Amino acid sequence: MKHLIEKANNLMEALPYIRRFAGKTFVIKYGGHAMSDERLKESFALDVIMLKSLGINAVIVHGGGPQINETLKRYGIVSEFVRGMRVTDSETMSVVEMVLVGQVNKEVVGYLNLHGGKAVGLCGKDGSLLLSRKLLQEVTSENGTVEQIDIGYVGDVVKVNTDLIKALEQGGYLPVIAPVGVGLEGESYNINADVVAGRVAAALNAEKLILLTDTPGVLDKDKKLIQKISVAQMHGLIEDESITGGMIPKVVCCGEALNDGVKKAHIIDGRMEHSVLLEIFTDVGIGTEITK
Ligand SMILES: Nc1ncnc2c1ncn2[C@@H]1O[C@H](COP(=O)(O)OP(=O)(O)O)[C@@H](O)[C@H]1O
Ligand SMILES: CC(=O)N[C@@H](CCC(=O)OP(=O)(O)O)C(=O)O
Repeated sequence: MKHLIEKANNLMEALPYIRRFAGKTFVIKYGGHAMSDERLKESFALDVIMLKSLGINAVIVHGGGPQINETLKRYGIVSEFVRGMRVTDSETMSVVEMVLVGQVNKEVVGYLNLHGGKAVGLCGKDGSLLLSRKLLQEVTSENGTVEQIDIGYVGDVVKVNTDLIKALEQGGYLPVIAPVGVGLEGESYNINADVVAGRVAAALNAEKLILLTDTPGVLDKDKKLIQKISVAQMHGLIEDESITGGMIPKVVCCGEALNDGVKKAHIIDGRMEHSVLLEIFTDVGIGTEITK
């Protein structure tokens, strides 16, 4: 009997959040590392279906870095990163597009639909969803000056076609976006999935931006989880190199999304089953919350 009451209490904990979030938009970035096994893929799909059932407009942006690495390796193509962004020549771009659009996107859509979703896979080229331009990556040289370097077909999002996303939502569909953008000449761009998620969240005025990754959240110098961090503190941690590599685009795009009107941004552990539900519907939440 006691455990049944406990179960009911657990369900009741979600009630204020269900009330608050019905009708709101959540952009969820599903990182390549969080797709590592079947159990996690199922649990993620079920969490998203649950959100949709509760009237939350979920928009998924997926990554696929590890999956791209695997295919590049098979083709014998060497790849390097500059501050979390993959240097992308035209050969690499073809592989990126093939893996993200042809493989990962369809797999994510497949899982969601298997569990009763109405997921529709898109990349930035579909309906000109992500109009993009070449990104020049900023690096600080040894003498402290900031330089912009060309890292190939890596893009930034200039404009998000929110009409397309809204039209899908109105039909009850669930947009699943691969981070490949389109330029003015129809050229493809490889865009970091965190950047796409941040830009999409800002364009939709989302209630929440949630990034799923392969760590408990943002860690400090002693590798301890930081539960809450402001944008200003976060820049300090990049400067003192507590935050490096792939975590840089993640925290930077959270900060930009918050400045552009997104209410809350979270970086959570995608390796934990039901991490999305735990973040949204429990009082404690998980991971790191980034505040303005
Ligand atoms: N301060 C930090 N806290 C947590 N992770 C960090 C930090 N600095 C660097 N990282 C690295 O960032 C990685 C997450 O970025 P990335 O590999 O691009 O993930 P994803 O594929 O989920 O986008 C972590 O696995 C970790 O190695
Ligand atoms: C420019 C750039 O770095 N693009 C990424 C796109 C995929 C991605 O972001 O995947 P994760 O979220 O799984 O890391 C890449 O080529 O790996």
